[in-house]
Amino acid sequence: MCGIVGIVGKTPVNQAIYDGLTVLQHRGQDAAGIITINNNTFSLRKDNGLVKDVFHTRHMKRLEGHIGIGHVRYPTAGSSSSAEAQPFYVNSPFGIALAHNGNLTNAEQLKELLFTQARRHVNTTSDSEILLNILAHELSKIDKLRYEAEDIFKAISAVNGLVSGGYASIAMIIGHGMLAFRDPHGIRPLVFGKRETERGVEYMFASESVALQTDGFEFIRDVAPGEAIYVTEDGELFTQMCAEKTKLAPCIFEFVYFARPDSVIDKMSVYATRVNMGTKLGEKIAREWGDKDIDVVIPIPETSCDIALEIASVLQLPYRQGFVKNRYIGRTFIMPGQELRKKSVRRKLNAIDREFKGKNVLLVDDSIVRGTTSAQIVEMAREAGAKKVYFASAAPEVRFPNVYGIDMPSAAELIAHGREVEDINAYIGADGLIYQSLNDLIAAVGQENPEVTAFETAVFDGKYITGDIDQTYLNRIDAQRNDKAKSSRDMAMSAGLELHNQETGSND
Ligand SMILES: O=P(O)(O)OC[C@H]1O[C@H](OP(=O)(O)OP(=O)(O)O)[C@H](O)[C@@H]1O
Ligand SMILES: NC(=O)CC[C@H](N)C(=O)O
Ligand SMILES: [Mg+2]
Repeated sequence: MCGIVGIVGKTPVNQAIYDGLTVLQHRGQDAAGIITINNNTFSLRKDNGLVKDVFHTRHMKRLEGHIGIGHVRYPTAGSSSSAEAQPFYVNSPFGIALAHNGNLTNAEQLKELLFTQARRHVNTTSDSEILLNILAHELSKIDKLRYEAEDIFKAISAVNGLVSGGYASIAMIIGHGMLAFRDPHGIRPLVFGKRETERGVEYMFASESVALQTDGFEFIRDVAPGEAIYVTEDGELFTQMCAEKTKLAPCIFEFVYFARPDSVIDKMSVYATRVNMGTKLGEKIAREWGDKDIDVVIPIPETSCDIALEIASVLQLPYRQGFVKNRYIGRTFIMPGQELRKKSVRRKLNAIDREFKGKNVLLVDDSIVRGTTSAQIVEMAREAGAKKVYFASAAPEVRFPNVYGIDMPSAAELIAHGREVEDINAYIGADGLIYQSLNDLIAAVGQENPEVTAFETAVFDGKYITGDIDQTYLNRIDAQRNDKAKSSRDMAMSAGLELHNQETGSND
């Protein structure tokens, strides 16, 4: 679930892109990158690490120009090598750079097409580099020295016809401008806004509205599914639908976990949807667990806090922050490798005994995916003296892999795969476990915008909205991307040659 930003400004954009990326850091902690255009030349800095570690003063100084894009990465394809950090760049036609959030489901076929029809080489295992080359190939069919907006939209329409999966993307073409496009289901979020300055209007695209706010841009609207928006270097804006069939079906997991609560996606406040999840789950607990003598509701920080507070209010029970979160440890779910994720839970969360001693506690989390957090948290609650430990999940059982930009490629790694609630309860060692139903989750999110009639919910019900996913495909990505396969590939990639971004200069 990467984060992307792009700005067509009237003054240098490096700092605003950096600031935008820092508020999207929760979407990707593995790598970060910024590319700008100045005097028809790209400047690129990208590497593994958090935004604050990747960009030093010497890099920021070199990221000159009034137009640029940025990316924070959470790998869902390829490897974790710094060579797969984004944005990516190709030199023809004109020079194009691209940042992508999502995951393509037909990357292998596209790579083959690039080789057989376009003679294009893709140097990494990243699906985003493939997306960039598909775009470049379609643009290269336009035999002009300067593209008009309609030429660019024609190329995007062709890209939408070829590519399948989830993609929210921002690209720049040297000598032209910036284009942003979203897949025909709008699986991944993308918004845009503007800022009036003395020198004229500046435009910004971002994964989440919170990045616009931070940079002082006024929210205009979400990019529509299948729509492309083109802003010239001079700040002229063009929009067009570039897909024949579109149907908004945003990823429901953005609301459960990924997005920041202060963002608004497709006119739905993420915060409000989480409060609604708490109401629905609180009502279910009241209905089904009337016999359970719960003393206190405790969230598992950070994402579940808004949900747990609402559950406590529905149940008329005290809400206590019984776990302290180490603010210097990031999100554990998006860390690479199960060993690191497992170790990080205890480094990240610690119990305050006083809130647990002799009490029957209801622990609330937004979701249980691999069970890494829940199993250890139940243990910690018991160590802290809890009498009984009940557990509630604001999302239903996660039983199926995700193929659109969440790194859950292997069903076997999901704790609810092939297990019923009692088995999961036994695995995490709780005295009782309750899940939100899928209908309630959909209602909780959907009630914030009745115009949205569908969500991408495959991790819960196995229904893949792009229609191209079968068991053979799932078996293949499982073999390629389960934790073991990923770590051996990462080892192999780290030994390879990286074709970007040579380090020079001092250490300031
Ligand atoms: O069952 P699991 O595989 O452990 O995954 C689910 C957990 O991971 C996430 O927390 P995370 O620590 O990533 O981030 P947060 O601080 O935003 O809650 C999520 O909020 C759950 O707590
Ligand atoms: N989480 C994402 O959006 C990942 C983008 C892309 N598939 C990558 O792995 O780099
Ligand atoms: Mg969490």
